Amino acid sequence: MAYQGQNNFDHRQAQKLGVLVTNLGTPDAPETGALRRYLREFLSDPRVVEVPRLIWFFILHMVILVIRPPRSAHAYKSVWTDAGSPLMVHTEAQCAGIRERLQSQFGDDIEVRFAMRYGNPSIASQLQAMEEAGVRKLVVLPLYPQYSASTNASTFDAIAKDFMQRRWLPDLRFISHYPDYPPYINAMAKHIEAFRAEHGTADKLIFSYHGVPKKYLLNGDPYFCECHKTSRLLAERLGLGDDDWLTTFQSRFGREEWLKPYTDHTLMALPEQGVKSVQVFCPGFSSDCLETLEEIDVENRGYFEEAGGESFAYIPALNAEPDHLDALTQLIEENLQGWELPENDAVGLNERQQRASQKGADR
Ligand SMILES: C=CC1=C(C)c2cc3[nH]c(cc4nc(cc5[nH]c(cc1n2)c(C)c5CCC(=O)O)C(CCC(=O)O)=C4C)c(C)c3C=C
Ligand SMILES: [Fe+2]
Ligand SMILES: [Fe+2]
Repeated sequence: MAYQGQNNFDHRQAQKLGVLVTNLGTPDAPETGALRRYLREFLSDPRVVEVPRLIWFFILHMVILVIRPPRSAHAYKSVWTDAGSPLMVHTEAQCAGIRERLQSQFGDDIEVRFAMRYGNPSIASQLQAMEEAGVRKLVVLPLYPQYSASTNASTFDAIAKDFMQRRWLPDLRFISHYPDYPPYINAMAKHIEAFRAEHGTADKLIFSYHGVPKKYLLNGDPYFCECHKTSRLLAERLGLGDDDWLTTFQSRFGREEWLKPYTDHTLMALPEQGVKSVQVFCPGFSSDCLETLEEIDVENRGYFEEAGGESFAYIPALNAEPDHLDALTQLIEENLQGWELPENDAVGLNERQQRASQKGADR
């Protein structure tokens, strides 16, 4: 019996695996209007700003969205490239690198896309594209290694909100964090070692993470502890002594207390303590963005030098470095395990991977 218009999913179409890599998002242009749209969406998220909604609505619309967009647009202009916002450019390159690696194993049986939590391309638009491509099993990887409700849980919220509109949900695996994943720690260590082999070392290596309000920690958010865990593993892997490194928190917003020690205050105080040269690396930022390129490499460099610091070096984020992409691909592959290939292909994932590595060995 034929049913008219039941749904438009073609059951004969290959049922694919899907990978959605996400990041925070960035304005569409370094202009006041684009900043206002971006900040309105971002700062309206109750996972980001945990202030009672009615009070926050008035503060956001009457103060923040009046004062901040022109100021932020000015800062974004200083890092914007011909290809666009650094965060967008790096996320696109990361996605392309991960896609290439996964398709070398799974061919067209896997669909790899990226989406932004705020702004474009939106999570909803990319989930729609996944459904249309026939994705029935989906891995989501937010590019925030350390779990925070303000980022990772907020990404899950956006997926869940989209799924509420859909009838036929794919199987879902959500990689909620990877602060101690050995290939990630190794990729960072090799990257820092390569930088230090070229530029030498400094009196202190500072691991600076984006902050969150201190009350989020007190209410149970594991972010602070996960940042410290990443730093400790990285320092151990680099063979650093206790006095060689520090963990700090940057990017404060508003007047309440945020996680300490603050990166800016630390850099202002270090020269007086005899620390004249520093290198700053930001393990929580998968990509360079406004917060690393402008806030660290320009603003915080200034604080250190004004306080008497002699040498300041920012060590770039991992971005689309091969070791980083290998680590992220491995993390995704581990989360694809056990998911058999589509019904119309009797070959399982493990067998497919063995065949692919055999092909590599034959080359
Ligand atoms: C208001 C509170 C904010 C919280 C909490 C917060 C958490 C948080 N953010 C990141 C990563 C990034 N944040 C970026 C920019 C940015 N962050 C906030 C505010 C909070 N972030 C603002 C207002 C902005 C916009 C810039 C500005 O106007 O100052 C970025 C860079 C985006 C880009 O386009 O380059 C990243 C990345 C994490 C990881 C995090 C919690 C752990
Ligand atoms: Fe932020
Ligand atoms: Fe900032």
